[in-house]
Amino acid sequence: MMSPASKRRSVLLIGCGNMGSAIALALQDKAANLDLTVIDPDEERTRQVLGSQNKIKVVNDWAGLGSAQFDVCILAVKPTSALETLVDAQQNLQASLVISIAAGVPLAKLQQGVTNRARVVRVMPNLAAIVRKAISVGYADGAISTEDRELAEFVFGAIGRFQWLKSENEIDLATAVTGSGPGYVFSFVQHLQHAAEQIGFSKETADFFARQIIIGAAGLLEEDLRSPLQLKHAVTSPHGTTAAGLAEFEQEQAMPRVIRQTVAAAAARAKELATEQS
Ligand SMILES: NC(=O)C1=CN([C@@H]2O[C@H](COP(=O)(O)OP(=O)(O)OC[C@H]3O[C@@H](n4cnc5c(N)ncnc54)[C@H](O)[C@@H]3O)[C@@H](O)[C@H]2O)C=CC1
Ligand SMILES: O=C(O)[C@@H]1CCC=N1
Repeated sequence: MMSPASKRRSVLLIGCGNMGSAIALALQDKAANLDLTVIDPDEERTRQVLGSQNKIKVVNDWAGLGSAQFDVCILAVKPTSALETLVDAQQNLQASLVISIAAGVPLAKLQQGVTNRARVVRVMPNLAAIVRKAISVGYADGAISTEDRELAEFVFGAIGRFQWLKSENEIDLATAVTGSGPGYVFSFVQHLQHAAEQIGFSKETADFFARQIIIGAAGLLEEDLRSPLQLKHAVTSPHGTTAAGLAEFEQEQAMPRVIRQTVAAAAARAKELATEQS
C-alpha cells in the first residue's frame, strides 16, 4: 500500500475559523502532496488569514465547488451546524474520508450526513495546532479501513501529535482535557499576570513574566525527562518561597478541587453537546 505521504490527494476543509485556518496552514506547509480547497462564507477573512503565498483554493459557497470530488473532507464548523453542513456538502463528498473536529457531535449523527458510513472519523485537536504542537485524539468505529486510519493520522500529524482512542465516550472525555486544556492554561497565565500586577509590576512586565514562565516550564516538560512532580520538587526549596506559595495553591479546596471541577464541568458539557445533536 502507498503511504499517505506519497499519494496526491484532494482535501476539502469546511470552516476556516480558529481551527480550520490552523489546519489549512499546517497542511499547506507540511503536506505538499495535498491539494487543498477551503470553503467558508466569510471569504474575505478566510483569504486574509490564509494569506496569498499559497496554492489553497478558497470558495464561499457550494456552487464554487461545482462537481469537484474530494479524497478527504475536514469538517471544522461549530457543532450546531455540523450535520446540516455535511448534508449540504454531500454531493462533493461521494468518495471522501470525512473527519469531523466538532466537539460532542456523535459519529452516528455525522454518519446520517454521508453516503458511506464506514468512512467517518471524529478527531479532537486543540488550538496549539496554530504552532503545530497540538495533541489530537481520534475515534472511528470498526468499519474504518486501515488506509483511512493512516490518512487521518497523516493529516493530523501535520499539526502535532496524534493518538487513537478506543471508545467514543473517551473522545468526549478527552475534549474536556486535551481540547479545552489550552483554555485552562491561558486562564492560569491571565490570573498569574493579574497577581503580578497586584504586587506592583506594570501590566507589560506582568504579561512578559506570566508568558515566559509558561514557555520555560513547557520547554522543561518537553525536554527534561523528569516527571512534573520531580520538576516541582526541583523548584521548591524546603521552607522557601515556592513552598510558601504552593501551601496556598495546593490546598485541597484550592487548585486540586478547582481543576477537578473544571474538567468535570467540561466533560459534562461535552455529553450535553452530544445529546443536543441527537
Ligand atoms: N477552538 C478550539 O480550540 C477548538 C475547536 N474545536 C471544534 O472545531 C470547530 C470549529 O471551532 P472554531 O474554529 O473555534 O470556530 P470558529 O467560529 O472560529 O470557526 C468556524 C468557521 O466556520 C465558518 N462557517 C460557518 N458556517 C459554515 C458553513 N456552512 N460552511 C463553511 N463554513 C462555515 C465560519 O465562518 C467560521 O469561519 C467546532 O466544532 C469546535 O467544537 C475542536 C478543538 C479545539
Ligand atoms: O470549547 C469548545 O467547545 C471547543 C472544543 C474544545 C475546545 N474548544
